[in-house]
Amino acid sequence: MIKMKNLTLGYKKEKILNKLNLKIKKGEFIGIIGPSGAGKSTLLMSVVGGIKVFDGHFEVLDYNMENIKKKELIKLRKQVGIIFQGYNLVDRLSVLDNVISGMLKDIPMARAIIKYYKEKELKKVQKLMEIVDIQKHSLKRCDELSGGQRQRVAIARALASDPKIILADEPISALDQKSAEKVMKILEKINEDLKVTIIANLHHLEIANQYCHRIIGVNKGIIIFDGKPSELTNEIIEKIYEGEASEEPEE
Ligand SMILES: Nc1ncnc2c1ncn2[C@@H]1O[C@H](COP(=O)(O)OP(=O)(O)OP(=O)(O)O)[C@@H](O)[C@H]1O
Repeated sequence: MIKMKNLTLGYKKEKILNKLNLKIKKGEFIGIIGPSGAGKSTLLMSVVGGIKVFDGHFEVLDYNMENIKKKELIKLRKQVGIIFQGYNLVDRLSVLDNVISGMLKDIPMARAIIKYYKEKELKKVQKLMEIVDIQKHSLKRCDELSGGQRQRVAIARALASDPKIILADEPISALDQKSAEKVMKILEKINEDLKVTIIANLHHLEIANQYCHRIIGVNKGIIIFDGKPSELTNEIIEKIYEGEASEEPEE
């Protein structure tokens, strides 16, 4: 579902990621690790376009990303859910309204404004809230929730559009360990039960090893490692984090 062949990516005139060769299949759970500035976010966000392709071949869900047209990009983006470190929810709206907003492409805007939702839509939102275990708080405003609860709402909202891929950009960086584990377990369950491909940028090496089936290690715009967590040796880990200023990779 994602193919990169000798792909060079970046911004305007600056090349950030060089000669990437990756194939990502349906149902994978991938963790991208590496030091700050390595290019992890650039790699992740390239999946929804907006990152310049300098050279090479790049395909996402059968769309050729090299010269993708705006109309096709809109279609592609509807099939990809994104979760951010900062949640990106509408704080003054309820959990239910935030989750249902993820379905808005299917709901005419006027109905969304007056909050007139169909039975079928409400049933789906209910199910999504159960998947992320937030149903108890469905009518609470999002600014009344903890960080972990907000991230779970963000996951339910991302799922509302039935995505084929979920991109998670440091989904647990702002959370305490217990909340982080709950979020990772939910992502694991979504990956297993719904067969959604998940690609996550993770700062915590231990968490990446525990939950992801495949690890991609990036340093200075180059893929240093691509394999199973069990194949990561101390030597490889040192190489991935080489140059990171006196920071422990786990923290
Ligand atoms: N919008 C942008 N325009 C130009 N350069 C950018 C832009 N976003 C990121 N960069 C540059 O691209 C490089 C890689 O950044 P990126 O955010 O992909 O790294 P990262 O590994 O995700 O880092 P972090 O872990 O700190 O988030 C950095 O040198 C950064 O300054």
